[in-house]
Amino acid sequence: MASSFNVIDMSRITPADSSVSLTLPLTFFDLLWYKFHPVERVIFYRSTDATRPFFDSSIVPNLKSSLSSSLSHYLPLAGKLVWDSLGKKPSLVYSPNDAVLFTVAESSADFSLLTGQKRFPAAELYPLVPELQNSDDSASAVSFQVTLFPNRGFSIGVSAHHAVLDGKTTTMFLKFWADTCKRRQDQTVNTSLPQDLIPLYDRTVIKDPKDIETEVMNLWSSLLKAFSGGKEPDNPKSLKILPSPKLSPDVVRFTLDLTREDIQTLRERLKRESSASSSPKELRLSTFVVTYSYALTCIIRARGGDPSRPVGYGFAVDCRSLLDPPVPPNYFGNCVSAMFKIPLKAERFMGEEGFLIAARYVSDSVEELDETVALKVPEVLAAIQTITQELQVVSVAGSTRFGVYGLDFGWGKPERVVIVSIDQGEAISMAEGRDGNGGVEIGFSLKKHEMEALIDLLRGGLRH
Ligand SMILES: CC(C)(COP(=O)(O)OP(=O)(O)OC[C@H]1O[C@@H](n2cnc3c(N)ncnc32)[C@H](O)[C@@H]1OP(=O)(O)O)[C@@H](O)C(=O)NCCC(=O)NCCSC(=O)CC(=O)O
Repeated sequence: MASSFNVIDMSRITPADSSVSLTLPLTFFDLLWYKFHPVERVIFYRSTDATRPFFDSSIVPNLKSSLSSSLSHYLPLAGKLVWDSLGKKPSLVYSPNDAVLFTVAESSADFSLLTGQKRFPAAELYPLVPELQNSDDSASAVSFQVTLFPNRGFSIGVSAHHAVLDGKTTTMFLKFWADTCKRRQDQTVNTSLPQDLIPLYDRTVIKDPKDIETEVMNLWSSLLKAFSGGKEPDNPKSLKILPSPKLSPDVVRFTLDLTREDIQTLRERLKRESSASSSPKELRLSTFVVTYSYALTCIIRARGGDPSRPVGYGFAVDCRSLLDPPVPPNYFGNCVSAMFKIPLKAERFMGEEGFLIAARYVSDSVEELDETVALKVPEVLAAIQTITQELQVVSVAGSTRFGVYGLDFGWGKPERVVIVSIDQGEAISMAEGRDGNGGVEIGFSLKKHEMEALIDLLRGGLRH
């Protein structure tokens, strides 16, 4: 039976202390993303105390008041992207009394299904994600939604504009908000603020001596011209997000929970296969390399098809520690680029050695990382333009480093954290395992028949 969903309330939450204005010019790292679909996360909390009266009297008021307080330290999140008529790029502007949209809702969807280990229709997640306002003139930075699953728990939906925040900044804010909310409930509100979660707005830490920013903006204008059939778009300074592909109703979600032992099993297999191969080579077998290579191989095999068909991979790289001087970890904004390999032939991954070949590619890509990866931002945007329907490129959203299962707002740790927006392409999502002992969660969003083949391959490979 289809689940019911209803919006209880929508309100604007202003920063508790909102007396100053703030303008942040976008850097080339931000401009890479300014027309792309927002990043959408849903964080699920199991709570049998979550009755409607408790939700209305405790959960919602605490989330709202702690959000208002937290926004005082993250003012730009209450602001908007605007593009001044004389400006050559958009800026993030916060003015007093700007606010974020906060939606309160209730759902009869099966909480255990959405947080469990079985596949379910991706459409079940969409009502849990708040809209992120965007128009020709402006675009909001973030929006939030809390949804009650009566007597089962609740979820916090977050939509984040990727030109404003990357994953590290998004999770830094969520940790700040959760810490504020929890301290209010523990009555420890007067303890000092967590210094590592105080954002740094100093944009001069992002150096651009080669004027990459202009290259990125020129690429965007040629891309937008191509989108509007080769002629100048009606409004070249529109901040409207690019239209999303229509999602077919048979897309399903599945989350693979890899334990630390599973990852070690895969790592040992790669070591065995590498030393037995004709060209044994030392591989970088980090958790990311092992898990991403495994997912990549299984997804390509699950689609099958013509072995000579083009495939590829791409993953985001946090450049903060790669730049010289390094960008502080509490920098507010984007500081990610990407490594990618496009096109490759599917057959490379479909044979017996497919997993080893994938691990070699990804290991080499990570080994190549240095500060020049930041200079490749225009190449990343150019590569994204070449991705066509028939090219299967597996990208990654999220990271095993963000500590999302530490987001305790005072009602315990999350039951599940889902990145909904991976369904906008061939992306997978990654997060550290919920139990915190070295496991990894990988989220998938695929058509039903492909998902069935994928799940068999993922589980089969662990019994190898
Ligand atoms: C390029 C990489 C994926 C490569 O990762 P690797 O793990 O292979 O290599 P590495 O040198 O980073 O790490 C080697 C070992 O050190 C550990 N390590 C290194 N730095 C770490 C850190 N800051 N926190 C925790 N662990 C760290 C790794 O876990 C690993 O150990 P072990 O192997 O034991 O684990 C990574 O460097 C990286 O940049 N990750 C973050 C990517 C990112 O920001 N994605 C989000 C994009 S924005 C987005 O997607 C939107 C959103 O999320 O909202």
